[in-house]
Amino acid sequence: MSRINGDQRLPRVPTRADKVRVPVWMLLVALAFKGLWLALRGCWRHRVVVGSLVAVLLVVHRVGLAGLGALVGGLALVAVVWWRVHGRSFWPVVWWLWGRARLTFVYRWRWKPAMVHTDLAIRMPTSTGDQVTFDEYFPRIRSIRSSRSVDVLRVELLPGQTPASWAEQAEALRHVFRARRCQVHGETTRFVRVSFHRHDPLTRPVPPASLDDDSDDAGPDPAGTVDPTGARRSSDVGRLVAGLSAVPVGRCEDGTEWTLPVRGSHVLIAGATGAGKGSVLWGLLRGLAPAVRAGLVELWVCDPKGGMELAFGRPLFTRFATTTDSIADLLDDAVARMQSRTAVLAGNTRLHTPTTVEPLIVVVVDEIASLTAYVTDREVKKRIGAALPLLLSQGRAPGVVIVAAVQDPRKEVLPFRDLFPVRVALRMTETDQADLVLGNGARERGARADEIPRALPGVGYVLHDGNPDPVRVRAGYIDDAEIGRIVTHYRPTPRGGWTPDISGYLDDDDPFDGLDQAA
Ligand SMILES: Nc1ncnc2c1ncn2[C@@H]1O[C@H](COP(=O)(O)OP(=O)(O)OP(=O)(O)O)[C@@H](O)[C@H]1O
Repeated sequence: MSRINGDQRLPRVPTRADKVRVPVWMLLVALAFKGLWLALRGCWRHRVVVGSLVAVLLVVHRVGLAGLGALVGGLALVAVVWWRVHGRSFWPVVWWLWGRARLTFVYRWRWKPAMVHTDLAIRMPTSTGDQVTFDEYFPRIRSIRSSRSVDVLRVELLPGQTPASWAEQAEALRHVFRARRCQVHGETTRFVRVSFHRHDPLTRPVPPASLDDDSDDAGPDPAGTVDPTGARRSSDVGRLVAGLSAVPVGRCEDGTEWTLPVRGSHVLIAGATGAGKGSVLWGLLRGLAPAVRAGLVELWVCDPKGGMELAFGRPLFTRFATTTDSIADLLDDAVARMQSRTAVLAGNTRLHTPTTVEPLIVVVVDEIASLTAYVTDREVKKRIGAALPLLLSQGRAPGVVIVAAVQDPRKEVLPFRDLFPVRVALRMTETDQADLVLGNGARERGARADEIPRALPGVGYVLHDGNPDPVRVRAGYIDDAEIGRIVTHYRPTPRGGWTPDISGYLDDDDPFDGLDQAA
C-alpha cells in the first residue's frame, strides 16, 4: 500500500525562474507556519485517533499504567453487563464504534490513493504564470454504517460524476479495500452508497421462516378453515390476505427477511440445474399454506417433470397436472376462470381480493420451458402458447397468477419472460444471463449470478420494489420432513366445510328422548 502514492501532489513544473528573493529567516518562519498548519490539519482529520491517544496519555500521566488497566477492565465489565441486560441497545453502539474505527483505519487511510488510481479524484492543471500545478478534488465520505458483514459508505459525488462511473470502478475498489464484494447504489441526487461486503452471511443454510399460525399445532382444523357459520375471524382473513403480498421465502444479505409478492404479481425463478429453484418454489408454497388452509388460495400445480419435484405436496393442491395434455387443460381452465372473473370484477375493482368463494388461484409451473420450447405435439404447444401469455398479461388483476421456474432464461426458450414482474436470478451458467432475467445492467450493478458457487444452492439476486439495485438473497432450506409437516398441517378442507360426527349419539336410543320424557 505504501507504494501507492496518489496522496501526493504531482511535482511542480517550473516554467520560468523565480524572480522574488527572500531572506533565509523569512523562509524558515514560513516553513514553521506551514508545518504547524499541516500538524493541526492532520490532528483534525484524525481527531478520533488523536483524541483517544491524548485521553490514554492523560490517564497514564494521572494514575499510571495500573490505573489504565483498571479503567479498561471496568469498561469491559460495564460492556458485558450492558450486553447481557439490554443487548438491543448495546449492539447498535458496538457497530457504530466499529464503523468509526473502520472509517479511520481502513477507508480514510487508503481513500486518496484509491480515488486517484481509480480516476474518481479530479486533478485540474492550474498555471500561476510561473508554474504549472495541479488542484486535486477528492470525493468526500459523508457517513458510514457498519454491520457484521458489510460497511456502507455514503459518498458525495464530485461535479461531473455519476453513480455509473462509480459502479464501473466497483471491482477495483473491492480490491483496494479487500472486500469480498463491492456494490454501488446511486441515490436520487448527489450521493452514492458504496457497500463493501466483507463476509458472506448466506454461506449457512437459512432456516425456513416461521409461519404466523405455526403455533396452532392442532393440525388441519376444518371448523377454522370454513367456519360452520362462514365467519372465520375477519382479522385473520385480513392478515392472511395481506400476507399474500409478501410471502416469506428466505433471507436477504442484510439479514432482513426475503419476501416475494404473489397477489397481483407473477413470479419467475431462473437458475441452472441444482441452483435451488425447488427451494424457492417450496418456500412460496409453504408461505402460502396458511392461506390455502383458510380457503383463500388455490394451488393449481403443473409439474412437467412427471411430478418429481412437486408431487410431495399433492394434498395441498386443488389441481395437479404432470402430462402436457393435462397441463394444457389446466391452463385453459385457468384462462376460463380468469375471463369469467374479469367479467364480474370489471368496473368494480382493479385488484381482486381473495375470499373463500373466489380464492386467489396460483398456477405453479416447474420448468416452464418444457411447455414453451420442448413440447413436440403441435396442437398442445399451440394451446399452451395461447394460454400462458393470456394469463401473464391479464391474470394479475382478477387473481389468477403464475409462479414459474426455468433453467434457461433466453427469449427463444421463454418468449414471454418479460411479462413476469418479479424475477429471481439464482446461479447461472453464463455471464449475460443475470441481465436476461433482471434486466440490462443488472450484472454491472452487482447481480453476479454466474459467480455464485455451486456449493450455495438457493442463493440468488432479486430486484426490490422498483429499486434497480439487485439484492442478494438465499431461500430457506426446506427438507422433506418440513414438506411433510406442512402438507399434514395445512392441507385444505374439502369444500362444504366440516360436518360434526354425531352418529354416536343417535344410534339406539336418542338422548333427546329422555329429555322429552323428563319434560
Ligand atoms: N436454499 C437451500 N439451502 C440449502 N440447500 C439447498 C437449498 N436449495 C436447494 N438446496 C440443495 O441443493 C440441491 C438442488 O436443489 P434443487 O433441486 O432445488 O435445484 P433445482 O434448481 O430445482 O435443480 P433442477 O433444475 O435440476 O431441478 C438440493 O438437493 C438441496 O439439497
